[in-house]
Amino acid sequence: MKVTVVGAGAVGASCAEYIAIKDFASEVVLLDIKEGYAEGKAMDLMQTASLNGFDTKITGSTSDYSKTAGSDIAVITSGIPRKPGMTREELIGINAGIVKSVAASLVEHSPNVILIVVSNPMDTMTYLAHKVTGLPKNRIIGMGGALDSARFKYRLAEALEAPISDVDGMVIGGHSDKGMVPLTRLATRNSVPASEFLSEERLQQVLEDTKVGGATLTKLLGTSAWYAPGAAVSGLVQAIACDQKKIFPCSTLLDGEYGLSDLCIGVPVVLGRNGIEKIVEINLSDAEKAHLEESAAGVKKTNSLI
Ligand SMILES: NC(=O)C1=CN([C@@H]2O[C@H](COP(=O)(O)OP(=O)(O)OC[C@H]3O[C@@H](n4cnc5c(N)ncnc54)[C@H](O)[C@@H]3O)[C@@H](O)[C@H]2O)C=CC1
Ligand SMILES: O=C([O-])CC(=O)C(=O)O
Repeated sequence: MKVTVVGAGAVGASCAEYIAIKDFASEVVLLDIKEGYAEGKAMDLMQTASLNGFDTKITGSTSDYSKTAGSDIAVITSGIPRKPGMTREELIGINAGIVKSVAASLVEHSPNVILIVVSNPMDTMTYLAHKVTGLPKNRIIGMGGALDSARFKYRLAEALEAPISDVDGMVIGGHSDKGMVPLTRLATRNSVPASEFLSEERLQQVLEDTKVGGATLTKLLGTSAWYAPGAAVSGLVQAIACDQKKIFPCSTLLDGEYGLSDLCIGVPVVLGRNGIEKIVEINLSDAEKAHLEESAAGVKKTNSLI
């Protein structure tokens, strides 16, 4: 299993590290445009192999896509991150050009690749990857919902004063401060609805904190987060590589599902060796449907800028 990660910055390196630590891929190629940067990150990570006990071979490349040839999965993290006070959508001007050229180069060297798009604004970049590559829809996956759901579980555990392993929850919709739709109605603590333990007001606070999860970290760090984003990507890569058939909310091209079409937005999907093997349509309440539709309108507005 060969995995390429484009962008050896904060998220790309974190993602490569988690993939290696989980030890399911034979090879990870890191690629960046900054001279020597990916090679340096790869060497540093390889020097953790004996310490962390993995055999995955990590190599680096400065803009040489021939090194990525034959990749089964490629992750696109290249592009600029936001600074405090910015929205993800404001990154489109620079990141659209980067994602366009990177996606084309990846597919040129690995025609059978499954792409995972991370660069922001992620839903629009995922849509752009479709426009540029024309790959079948099961082979282009946007990562946002897996991260947002992890943050939702973190906030739920905090509110419930419960261990995180005891809570479950999912966030669908666009990966944006306003567009996320945390499904509080379906959140549980060990199969018991979270609403049995928390007031409507407290659940609403969990929802609001989840939606601004990325912005909160950006304010604290001066740039956006990387540990949880890297871990979330590695979870998707592992589900595909190991044919796990796990459900994650991912940004995918919709064609009538949830009453939406011609956009990529986060909905639950089954991930396996063929990428997105199924889009899972769950019954949403009227309020959840309205939030998803509002979120889709926001994503479409951003899509109109590419
Ligand atoms: N979808 C999600 O859930 C998340 C998305 N992000 C997004 O991921 C992106 C990367 O974030 P960070 O890693 O923190 O940024 P970073 O600045 O640390 O790393 C980005 C890397 O991309 C490289 N790069 C730029 N243009 C390139 C090109 N044409 N080819 C190859 N490499 C190129 C840069 O040299 C840099 O090393 C940002 O757009 C950020 O908003 C970040 C976290 C979560
Ligand atoms: O907040 C950002 O800009 C980066 C990101 O998408 C996240 O961490 O959720």
